[in-house]
Amino acid sequence: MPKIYPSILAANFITLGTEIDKVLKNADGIHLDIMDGVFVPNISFGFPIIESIRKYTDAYLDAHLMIVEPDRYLEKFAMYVNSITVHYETVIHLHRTVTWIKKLGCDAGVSLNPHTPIFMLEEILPFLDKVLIMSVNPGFTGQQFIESTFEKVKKLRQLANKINPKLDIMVDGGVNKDNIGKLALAGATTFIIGASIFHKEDPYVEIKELKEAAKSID
Ligand SMILES: O=C(CO)[C@H](O)[C@H](O)COP(=O)(O)O
Repeated sequence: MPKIYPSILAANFITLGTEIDKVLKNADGIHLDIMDGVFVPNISFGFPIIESIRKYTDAYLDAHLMIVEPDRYLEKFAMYVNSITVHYETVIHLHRTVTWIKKLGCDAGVSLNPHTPIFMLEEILPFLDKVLIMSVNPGFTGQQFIESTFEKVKKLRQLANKINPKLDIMVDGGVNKDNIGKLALAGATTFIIGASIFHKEDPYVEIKELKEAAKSID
């Protein structure tokens, strides 16, 4: 069953509670894009918003840290979220970081920028709950999906089948009804979607249709 985590980066922050209500009827969790203006050329939001969301809902909160030195903030994130994903490109001692995230009681993920090859994950893969494949250069909502992602997801699924078959393969950036089926067929299991949910008239219906599209290519 494909999972969808709407990315609130594309939501209206003035009415964030209502936006979350609209998507949670059909979504499997909420994706939080944390950007520091250093690792990515954009700044998003931080702990005051995350804490408010945690108080508002007990939904699965999936944090994607697009920040340098993520280790400095792991304990604080773990107070509010269910899952922490760090970028491969930002962490020197990845095994230590991943082990720490698990010890803090969260699911642990690693994200790859579009230019980072799958084989870099070979040694860390058995320790991960999820891998987040960026299908755009991280930093902004509403960008064009990078087509080579299909092949990358396939490669990861082949590797995961051998060493971590339960791995959740997530794809993030430019995912829509035209590409979600092919991504699912390639082996993706969770889809992070911002613009194609929050920029539409009825996010509830959109998620339902996206899930149907993900299941339509078998
Ligand atoms: O990580 C992200 C950006 O770095 C966002 O989750 C992503 O951009 C959402 O993409 P879209 O709005 O195109 O669905």
